[in-house]
Amino acid sequence: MAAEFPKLQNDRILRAAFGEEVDRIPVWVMRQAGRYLPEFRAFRVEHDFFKICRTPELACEITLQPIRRYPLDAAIIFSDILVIPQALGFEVLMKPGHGPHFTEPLSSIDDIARIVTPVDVDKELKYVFDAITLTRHKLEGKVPLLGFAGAPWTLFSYMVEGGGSKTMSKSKAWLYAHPQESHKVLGIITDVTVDYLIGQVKAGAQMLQVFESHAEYLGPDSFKEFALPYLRDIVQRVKSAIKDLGYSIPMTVFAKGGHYALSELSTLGYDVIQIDWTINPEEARKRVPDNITLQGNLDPCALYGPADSIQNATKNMVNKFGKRRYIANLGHGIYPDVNPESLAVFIDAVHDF
Ligand SMILES: O=C(O)CCc1c2[nH]c(c1CC(=O)O)Cc1[nH]c(c(CC(=O)O)c1CCC(=O)O)Cc1[nH]c(c(CC(=O)O)c1CCC(=O)O)Cc1[nH]c(c(CC(=O)O)c1CCC(=O)O)C2
Repeated sequence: MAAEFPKLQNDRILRAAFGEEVDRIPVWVMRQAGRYLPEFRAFRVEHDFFKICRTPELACEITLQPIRRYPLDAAIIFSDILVIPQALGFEVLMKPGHGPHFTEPLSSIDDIARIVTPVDVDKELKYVFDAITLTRHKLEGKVPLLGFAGAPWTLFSYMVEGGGSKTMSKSKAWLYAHPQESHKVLGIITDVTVDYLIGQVKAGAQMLQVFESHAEYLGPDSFKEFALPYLRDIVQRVKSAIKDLGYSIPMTVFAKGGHYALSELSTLGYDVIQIDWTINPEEARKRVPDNITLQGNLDPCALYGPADSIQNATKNMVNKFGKRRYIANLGHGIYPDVNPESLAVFIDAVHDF
């Protein structure tokens, strides 16, 4: 299948992920296609968020917007982690300024019966696969295309909370009051996620990232019981399946706020670990062995500063990570009110290093 796609001209991010030499540090930015770009906001006036995700031509266009503007080293398919709960039968709305809203979240363990399982991923999430294939062609080999999915605990918490939450107390209550049922739901999400990520690779994704965005709400013990086994299952099953299909694709894990688990995360089989800005890169490097690449971790708020402040913060960060086994990124997604010019300063500062 790979031979059908245009030849890749910039493989820096793949080389860095596999620990090979790079001529300059690769850089991309979480949420690089999004609301901080005026061209994205113009699109959103016309189109509902999930309509963009479900229409391959629109998702492709949005994915390409930051690639046209900046010398980034990767594109990431425009989508959202919440497409998996949708495939599991949940209605999820995205209201501007309010974030995700589940019309009927999991309110009691009886609701588990409502989860659609098994999911025919090739049918239900075909629109993502089509968007990936189209975008891989439209990129013309300029940079690799990244695919992604939410991790089971993070998706579980959305399915129980019904949207964002300051405490995750409803979903954490499930872990303490209904551990067996929680594992059942986490297992269902894991199975769909595995098929989904394999489907993304078959469609043309050249690297994958798994977002455990709600790791910060768990502690070491609950992370070990309710997050780690599923993150392990995902990387092992996906790697094994794609190997059989003849692919070698790097995989990244991002457990936001999960520094307490960095050592355990390093044992799972991911090639890259993304870290947020609340841990010093030197400290992260001490806990993550040298055969794993680190990605991150500029404070997204650093982009609110003037150009010289962004340059200094970036230089300071890169110095701490070093050039080997490193992919530059922010420590979380770019905020919607960041000036697009500030992102250019960040990218240039990484490349100038
Ligand atoms: O750049 C690309 O092409 C892909 C961008 C992308 C979007 N969602 C995700 C990605 C991948 C990436 O980060 O690069 C992944 C994602 N969606 C949500 C989460 C969890 C979370 O934030 O808790 C993640 C994992 C990554 C992360 O931790 O950031 C869930 C989510 N999705 C949206 C919202 C509302 C919002 O206002 O952001 C949320 C919940 C946030 C919360 O509860 O705090 C909607 C959304 N998804 C994407 C966009 C585009 C953008 O960021 O501007 C939006 C906003 C929709 C809008 O226009 O209103 C794309």
